Amino acid sequence: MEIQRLNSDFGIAGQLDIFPGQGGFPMIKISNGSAKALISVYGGQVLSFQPHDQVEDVLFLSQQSEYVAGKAIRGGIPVCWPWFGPDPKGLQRPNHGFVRNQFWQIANTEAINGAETKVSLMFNETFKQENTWRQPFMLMLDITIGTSLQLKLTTFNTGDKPFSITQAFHCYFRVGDIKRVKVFGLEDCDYFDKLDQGSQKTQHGAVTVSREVDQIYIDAVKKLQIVDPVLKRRIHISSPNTSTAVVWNPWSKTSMKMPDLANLDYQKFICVEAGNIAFDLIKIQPGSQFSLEANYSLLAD
Ligand SMILES: O=P(O)(O)OC[C@H]1O[C@H](O)[C@H](O)[C@@H](O)[C@@H]1O
Repeated sequence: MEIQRLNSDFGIAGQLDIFPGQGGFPMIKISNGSAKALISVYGGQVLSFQPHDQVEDVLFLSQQSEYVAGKAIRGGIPVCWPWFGPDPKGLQRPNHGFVRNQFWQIANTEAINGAETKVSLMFNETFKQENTWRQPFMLMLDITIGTSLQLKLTTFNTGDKPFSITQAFHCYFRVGDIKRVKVFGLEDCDYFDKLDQGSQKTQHGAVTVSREVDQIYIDAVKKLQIVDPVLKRRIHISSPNTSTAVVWNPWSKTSMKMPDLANLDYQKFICVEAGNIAFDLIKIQPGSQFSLEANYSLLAD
């Protein structure tokens, strides 16, 4: 059985176990001296991350998520690649690219010490479909679970022509009450308001959410902070190779149209997505690589 083989190749006694999760998808369960976590091999998606000193998960995962091949799992940290948002060529390809809707492969697992576990997932160029993506590539996603969560997504151009990508870690952060959350680090940044025909505006003060928001911040600083007075914690996000970040919450009306989200779920999460988005296009030359990195850590208030 596939799961047994994966466990004998990649399981780590007392720290990492692979099991059939919802929809039969292989899931990686980690528990080490610092935290516990759940990673779906489908989508290369971290679904849960909870340091031992936290009462609540850092991430939000919808109870109504579908676990069906071809659909994205709603919550955790979907990987948007090789484009963020709608198909840039208008060819009806999936929103946010195609790797969040496909199975990845486990490339390696490693107990760094009793307090950190590293999982490397791979998505390679054997995935080629007419009208989807014709450029040879390889993706490696390194996930390190410790007192903080570290992600590193490396794109290798294995072909003989350059290609360009946009990408993001589409994090759904669990919050106590969306109305009381503040996001710091985007003050005075310009943003494109996707709900106002993409018009360019300037952020005054911290970002707060009291209606649907879908904003692409440009020239964003590489350190953001989500302050949550209800869960009494701050989530620090640092991402060195990005200059864009998206803040999204669907609020009530849009949530109601989303079958994989309960009507009131919008109150429990905020998406703050570090990445290379919109005009922050990354061109990768043949034989070259580019890494998107992010680190998520917590401070109690
Ligand atoms: O429903 P999805 O394809 O997962 O997209 C969910 C959301 O992702 C991002 O935050 C985009 O900026 C939004 O425009 C989009 O609605």
